[in-house]
Amino acid sequence: MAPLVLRTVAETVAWAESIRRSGRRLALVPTMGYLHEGHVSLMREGRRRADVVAASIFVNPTQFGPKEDLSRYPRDLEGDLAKCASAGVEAVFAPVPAEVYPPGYQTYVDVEQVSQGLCGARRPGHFRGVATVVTKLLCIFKPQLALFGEKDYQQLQVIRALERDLNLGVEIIGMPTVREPDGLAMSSRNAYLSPEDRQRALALSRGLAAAQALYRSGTRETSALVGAARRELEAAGLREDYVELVDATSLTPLPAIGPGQTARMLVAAFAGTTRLIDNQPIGG
Ligand SMILES: Nc1ncnc2c1ncn2[C@@H]1O[C@H](COP(=O)(O)OP(=O)(O)OP(=O)(O)O)[C@@H](O)[C@H]1O
Ligand SMILES: CC(C)(CO)[C@@H](O)C(=O)[O-]
Ligand code: BAL
Repeated sequence: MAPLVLRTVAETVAWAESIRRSGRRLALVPTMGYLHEGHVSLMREGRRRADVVAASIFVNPTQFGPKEDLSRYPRDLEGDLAKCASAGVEAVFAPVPAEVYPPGYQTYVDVEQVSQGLCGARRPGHFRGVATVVTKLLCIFKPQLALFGEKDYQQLQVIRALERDLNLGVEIIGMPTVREPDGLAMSSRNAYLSPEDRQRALALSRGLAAAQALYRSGTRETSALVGAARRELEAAGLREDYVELVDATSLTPLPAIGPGQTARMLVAAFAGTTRLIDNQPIGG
């Protein structure tokens, strides 16, 4: 069935309240639209864990820097609604920016520690925008659970922190990255890639796999593990934004992987003008 399309905060609050009053568990999947199988996996898991799934489709202006791709971010509301319908989403909140940030808007959420470094350092203000809009969405829907992808790994840690620090009482579920058959992490921004850059972009997942293979062969030093990933980016002609090995929860940089340490490698690189990110655990 086609999802109910909610355009205003007031009707969304009322809809969510009616779900709560009926005693049903609500799951929320926040997105920026141009949906792909990664988004759909979150929606299906939401259906499995709750009685009702809602999604939001909102290209959030406050998380884009002045030189970033806000105006050309891909959009396809009609196609997105069809995908939501087939994933069993009951309602979609698709507001215009002035509905979320009306005149006089002045409140922002800053998650101070895990927002630093990595994408936070390269995209100043990005996580402030993400944290603000996610907090608002959780306040509007008051869902029992909300699902996010590990593809945006730092974002997931930011959201876990804001939920905990602000006592929002929402279960935050992190879901594995859905990949194309050749390993490229699905992303709405893959739509920007020329066929040549699409091919080059495979170096992100290949680099992470090379680092993991080196770990398996006994290497524990960050410089060598990061070097293995970097070599793949360079060989493919991608411009590195960062390659870092960090503690999987605090996101602090690690000089080496110690015994029992959960480490994660995060990478960001430009294929042409398109900035892509990927990450995976290193260890085990
Ligand atoms: N490949 C993926 N696998 C699993 N979840 C994903 C994947 N890609 C995105 N998500 C998750 O979907 C949610 C909405 O993300 P968003 O709409 O920004 O999509 P995106 O494909 O990440 O777009 P972008 O190109 O902006 O990175 C986020 O929680 C994000 O982590
Ligand atoms: C979580 C989110 C929907 C907030 O705008 C966005 O950052 C995204 O799509 O990952
Ligand atoms: N998927 C994360 C949203 C962004 O890059 O702005």
